Amino acid sequence: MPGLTKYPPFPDNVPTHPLLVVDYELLKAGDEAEVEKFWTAATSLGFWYMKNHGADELVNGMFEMGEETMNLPFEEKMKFEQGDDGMSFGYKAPGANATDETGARDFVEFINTSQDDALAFPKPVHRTYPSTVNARMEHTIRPFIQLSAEVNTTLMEILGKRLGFKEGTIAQLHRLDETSGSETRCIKSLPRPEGISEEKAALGAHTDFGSITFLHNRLGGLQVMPPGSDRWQYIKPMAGHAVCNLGDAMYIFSGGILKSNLHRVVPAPGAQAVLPRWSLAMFTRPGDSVVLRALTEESPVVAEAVANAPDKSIFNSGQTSKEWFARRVKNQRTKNQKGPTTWRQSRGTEHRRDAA
Ligand SMILES: O=C(O)CCC(=O)C(=O)O
Ligand SMILES: [Fe+2]
Repeated sequence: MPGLTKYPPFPDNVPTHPLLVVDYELLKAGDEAEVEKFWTAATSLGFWYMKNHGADELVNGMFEMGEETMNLPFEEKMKFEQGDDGMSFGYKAPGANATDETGARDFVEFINTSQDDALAFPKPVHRTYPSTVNARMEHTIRPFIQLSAEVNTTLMEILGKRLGFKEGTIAQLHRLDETSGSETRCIKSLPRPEGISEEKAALGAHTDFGSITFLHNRLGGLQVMPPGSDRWQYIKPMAGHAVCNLGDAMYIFSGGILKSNLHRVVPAPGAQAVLPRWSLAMFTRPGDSVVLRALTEESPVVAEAVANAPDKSIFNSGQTSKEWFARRVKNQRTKNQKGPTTWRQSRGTEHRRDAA
């Protein structure tokens, strides 16, 4: 499937949310109108399409790695399962995560590779991986992570500049030489199992845990709930366009000026529903030691936003990036569910009034 070039069309009779399209080449060249459009996207929904990012070939290789990995025998994959202690690197079996407070299980599987492990390969920093990952680590995964990290940091620095931060402020929080939760994830979601409703989430409603996500998908299924709406709307996949979105760390650093919106994944709609759905994300997250708090001393604009915020508690989380991330991952695991309290402990900023 990842190798296919033709897919059944995305249906035109489902609710779809349009996104602004930003051109990465124009952004890098400092084109003012493009930067303005990007700022609008980042401060409204926090999602945008991005073209001219240069990652397409590596993305295809990553999907091949994902397919090779998912085709391994289940017992082999389980040797590399991420476990229940709050680490998200490695394989995640279908059903290993809860999707809501009732403990309903997800039905996607993923293979996550840590940025640190890919950069230091063959020396493990966090863990080891299946043979299919190791085989492509140097030719596919490491270059994909390096390119994605550069794209993500470039995008965040542009936003940091608009917020009034000194150059390098955001990049410093995401250094490649500090260990972090940054990782790439290839997700496989089988066609909707018999008896499961179309509305049932394959991946539950969430805001992203880290700073920024560079996402590539072929089939529909990703949905957002735009601010002020109570309806889920699809994001239509567009060939050659990544879907990018901001996570909670950028929301917190910016005092809520930059948005991390609620989203989820449901089975692909319409004629696409019969195919397995693949997606690939690169999650850039702050360095492990970075405290998640609004950068009020670095920017008067951020200071003012926090001063005017009705609920300031989220802007001083009291947690490092490592603690925040481990808490969310651990409390989402099916094995750790002890009712709604565990689920609540897995949450980031989903409860925010403007998140949904
Ligand atoms: O598969 C997708 O389209 C999105 C996945 C996602 O939201 C995530 O892994 O955080
Ligand atoms: Fe997400």
